[in-house]
Amino acid sequence: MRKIDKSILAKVIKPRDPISYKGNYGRILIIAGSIHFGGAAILSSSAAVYSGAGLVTVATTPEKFASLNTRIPEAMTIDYHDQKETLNSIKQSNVIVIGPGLGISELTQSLIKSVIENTTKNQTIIFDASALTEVSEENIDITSISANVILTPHQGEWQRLSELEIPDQTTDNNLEAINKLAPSSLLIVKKHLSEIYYHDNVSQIKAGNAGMATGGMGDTLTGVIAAFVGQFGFSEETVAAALFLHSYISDSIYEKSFVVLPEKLISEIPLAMKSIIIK
Ligand SMILES: NC(=O)C1=CN([C@@H]2O[C@H](COP(=O)(O)OP(=O)(O)OC[C@H]3O[C@@H](n4cnc5c(N)ncnc54)[C@H](OP(=O)(O)O)[C@@H]3O)[C@@H](O)[C@H]2O)[C@@H](O)CC1
Ligand SMILES: Nc1ncnc2c1ncn2[C@@H]1O[C@H](COP(=O)(O)OP(=O)(O)O)[C@@H](O)[C@H]1O
Ligand SMILES: [Mg+2]
Repeated sequence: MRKIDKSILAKVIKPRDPISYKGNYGRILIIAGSIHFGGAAILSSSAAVYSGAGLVTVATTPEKFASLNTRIPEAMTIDYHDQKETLNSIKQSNVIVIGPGLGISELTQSLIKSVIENTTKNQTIIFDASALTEVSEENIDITSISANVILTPHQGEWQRLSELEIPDQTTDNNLEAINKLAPSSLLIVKKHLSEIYYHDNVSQIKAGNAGMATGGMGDTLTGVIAAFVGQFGFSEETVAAALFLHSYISDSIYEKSFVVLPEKLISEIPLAMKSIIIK
């Protein structure tokens, strides 16, 4: 199993071209949040903005517009009940995150299907949280999606998708399961020392800590990954760098803090990214 260490960051995070504009750094759509899970949309979109995404739009329920605009004014909001507007945003985005805080509902299922049917090979979809749960519970076919696909289950979500009990989630079993479920996708199994499975490659990050075991930490990761793909393009290296940075910053917080709050992690992303290119 290949180990991912800090060197991945300098490979991916590059200085910006002075002659550039926000369109160069990715149009991200985050389909997230619901009446009981507003924070997931805030954390995912905040992480995307703070990780350098050019433009971030959140498709969510209108009850959450005010809190979103207050917490992350850089992000725009659309109503995911409005099919036309949501479809338009899906087609215009480079990266689409679907799932954090969405909840289990017919709406979630229809949003998943709309994203699958209306994306092309030049786009990337990140399935997380409720979207992963719906994929497993509704047997939604994700084997041949035109877009790049990234799945980010924790071990419980992966158990639902792979039908592998957590103790049986060995690298061989995980590889077999992902090659059956979605062969060309990139799988992250989130755990202590999270693993990446992509085209038969298996790698593991050498960072992360138990202070990260708090609600919202995975929602946050989706935003970091989305922003990295939006800026640096879809590749195993780009995703590995996002995954590593998320834990790397958490480790530095954990040196002095009993828990790693997602908002604290997010606030430290811009300086951490800058420190990689000024070394
Ligand atoms: N502020 C917000 O808006 C937040 C919104 N959130 C949103 O909540 C939605 C549900 O996401 P979720 O992960 O909380 O619940 P779910 O998918 O039902 O899985 C839990 C089940 O799996 C099991 N389990 C086994 N291993 C596990 C593991 N390693 N990690 C976790 N669970 C593990 C676990 O076992 P148990 O704990 O019961 O022993 C339990 O039975 C989703 O949309 C998410 O975005 C959250 O992000 C929080 C902050
Ligand atoms: N003990 C741990 N050691 C390292 N990383 C952890 C630990 N516990 C949780 N994490 C990380 O925290 C995140 C939790 O993701 P997830 O359960 O989806 O959170 P949420 O859905 O509440 O946002 C994952 O990235 C996981 O790797
Ligand atoms: Mg999660």
